[in-house]
Amino acid sequence: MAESVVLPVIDLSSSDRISTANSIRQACMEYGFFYLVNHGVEEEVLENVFDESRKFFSLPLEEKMKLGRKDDVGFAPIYAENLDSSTTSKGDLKETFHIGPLEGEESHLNLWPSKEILPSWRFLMEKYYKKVLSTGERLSTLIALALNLEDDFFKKIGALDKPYGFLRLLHYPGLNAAAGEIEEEEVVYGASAHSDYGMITLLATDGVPGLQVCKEKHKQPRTWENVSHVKGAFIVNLGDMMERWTNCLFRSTLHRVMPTGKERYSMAFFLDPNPDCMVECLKSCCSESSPPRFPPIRSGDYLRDRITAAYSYS
Ligand SMILES: O=C(O)CCC(=O)C(=O)O
Ligand SMILES: [Fe+2]
Repeated sequence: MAESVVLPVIDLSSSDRISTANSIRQACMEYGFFYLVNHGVEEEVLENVFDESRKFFSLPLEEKMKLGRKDDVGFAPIYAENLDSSTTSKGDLKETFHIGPLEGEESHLNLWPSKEILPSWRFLMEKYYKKVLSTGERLSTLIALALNLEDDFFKKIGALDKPYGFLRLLHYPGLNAAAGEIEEEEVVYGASAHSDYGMITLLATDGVPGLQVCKEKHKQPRTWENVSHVKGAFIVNLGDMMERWTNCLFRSTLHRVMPTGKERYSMAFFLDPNPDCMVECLKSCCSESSPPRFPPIRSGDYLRDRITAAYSYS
């Protein structure tokens, strides 16, 4: 049985920004994960969005496939993605729906269920998207302070000047839904082991367990710890581009979702750097004795490679 990890709690509403930034620095160095409370997204909004998400995933598969994944947005059925492309598993036991940027040239790519079927869906998703984006932007200023940078650093370097976020609704159907399809000795993951690709992820969960973290990703065998749900809190984790910026000072922690047999819903918001932003080691995070561990990359190219790998494993 996996133990539970006790993650730090960060209060986004605290007026003491320096002390909050210090707590974030500690959390990002030690865990790469923390709970975010008083984040400005009302519980009622979260509940409504979970309700709408449930409604969408309970539509017949043919209906959902009308909005099948294209240009990184829309619906992907179970087994479409394998987050751990090093495994030979037939894919993750989850279905997802992605909503991309609401503004700018990519906004028209978004796919929406018809108003006749789900009348409030688009309105509520857009409302939630805007709120969680604003929370992520506020958090990014504290993360900059936590790195001893000016609070608008990520805006200034072109990472967050034009918001580039993806809202991903997730549904883990529960084992019964897939019973009969799964061979007896097959290992099935809800979401197989991975680290996120971007900058910051803000995750809302529904209280059904399953999420686990592995703090030492380079150590074998891997030790997994359960992450508990905290009502009303976001679970925040850092992605690989943050790890690259900070030369591994801040962790992009490996995580996965194990099936418990129970149906589970979650919503991840990935705040990524703008595609044209070059992600390279921050000056304060390298020295002669600690040179950059990663070459500079263009955010859009890096994201493209990672997404392609996760959807083309089979
Ligand atoms: O559903 C969860 O709790 C985690 C999902 C996740 O890690 C992801 O979508 O990247
Ligand atoms: Fe993830």
